[in-house]
Amino acid sequence: MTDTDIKKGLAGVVVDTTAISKVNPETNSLLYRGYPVQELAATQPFEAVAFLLWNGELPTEAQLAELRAEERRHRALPEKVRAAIELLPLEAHPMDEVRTAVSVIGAADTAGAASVLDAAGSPEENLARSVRLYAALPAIVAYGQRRRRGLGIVEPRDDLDYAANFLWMTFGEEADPVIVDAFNRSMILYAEHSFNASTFTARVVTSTLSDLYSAVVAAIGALKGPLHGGANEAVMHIFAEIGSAGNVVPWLDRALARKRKIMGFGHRVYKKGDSRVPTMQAALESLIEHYGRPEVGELYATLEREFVSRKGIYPNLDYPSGPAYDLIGFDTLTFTPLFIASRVTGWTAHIMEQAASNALIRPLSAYDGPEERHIPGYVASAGELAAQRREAEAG
Ligand SMILES: CC(=O)SCCNC(=O)CCNC(=O)[C@H](O)C(C)(C)COP(=O)(O)OP(=O)(O)OC[C@H]1O[C@@H](n2cnc3c(N)ncnc32)[C@H](O)[C@@H]1OP(=O)(O)O
Ligand SMILES: O=C([O-])CC(=O)C(=O)O
Repeated sequence: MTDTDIKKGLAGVVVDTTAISKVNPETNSLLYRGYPVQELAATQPFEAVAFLLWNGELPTEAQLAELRAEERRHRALPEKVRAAIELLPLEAHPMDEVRTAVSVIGAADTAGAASVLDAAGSPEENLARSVRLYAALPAIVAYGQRRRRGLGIVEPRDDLDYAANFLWMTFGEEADPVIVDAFNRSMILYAEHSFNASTFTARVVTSTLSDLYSAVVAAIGALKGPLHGGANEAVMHIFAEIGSAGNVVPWLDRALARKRKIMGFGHRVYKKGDSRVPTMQAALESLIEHYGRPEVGELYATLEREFVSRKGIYPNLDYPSGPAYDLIGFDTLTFTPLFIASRVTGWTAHIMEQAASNALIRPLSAYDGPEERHIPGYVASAGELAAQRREAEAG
């Protein structure tokens, strides 16, 4: 094996097929099951997109009603999960909190511990588990933020759809339709993105015939890092450091001189811009107008202009969604958990796809450690010597 055979970070390596989404950096497009994500964001509720990712087709009215009824049945915070969250320190990172919550749900679903190929891990059972997990996550994320603010649980409302109810459980007041619409769009845009690091993690875990919850827990761990989902949180830290549009140039000069990575920019696959950014940027602009916060737009546009003109590296989805979530009133630490609530749909679709056509994911490595060496004074046993002789004879 030569160095040129090694694809560090698996860059450019195609490891399998998927029918769930198509990321095309050449045409700057993203399709979920064939539909452009922009069209879905403009016309569909998040529930319909979740259905599409899981089932391959958009739901009929009856199917959407059925999914919504099931989601409503499971949207309250499960008691075991509340108790587990309350054992955690208030300073625990919300991503660790949500990861723990999913682990608790998994351990409590004793049939769910079965491998993805057992009867209890059948596609039907796993689809039902995926729906229940997607239904429970908003309550987990909302309660996390409220707990850190010293507030109690807000019970879900049956008369509200997914996005409106998520905002209700977080803030305890009914959100304006402009906010619900922007939030719904962000959930759709975050839902799926082929073999990104967290989805691939979920597929690796599934490939060992582990269970769906273990795969989701592992995916949450991968999403937490600032090179992946954690970037939406990191964007807000950068905005706070810069303060206002007038400070962008000196801040960027210093940051680039120190070779800092500017979070919310760059992408492994898109080199000419992220297909989702224009849609999310429009949602951000609607929020800026709604809240009367033009200075946010000025800072956003100035940093983008300056960074792109110097480095030719474009914003990714986390760049507009960070300030959008901030305007809505989410704590910065809650941003990546919001990504989980959306991406759990894509992850679980991939878990089911991997299980349906499985091959253990196990790449090779090129060894570059010390040459073979021996423990001084070690004498091989007769059995070991015989085995070595047999190996040598076999060539
Ligand atoms: C929803 C999502 O997960 S989208 C991704 C969210 N992540 C971020 O926003 C984090 C910031 N961005 C990055 O770190 C990178 O662009 C990644 C990790 C997303 C993609 O990385 P890769 O494809 O591995 O590219 P890599 O990191 O090697 O970058 C190539 C070059 O561009 C530079 N570069 C890439 N992104 C940035 C950035 N945001 N700021 C500064 N320089 C950057 C790198 O330093 C590197 O420069 P070099 O060749 O001089 O060493
Ligand atoms: O595709 C990637 O590498 C990261 C990304 O944008 C996502 O997961 O949404």
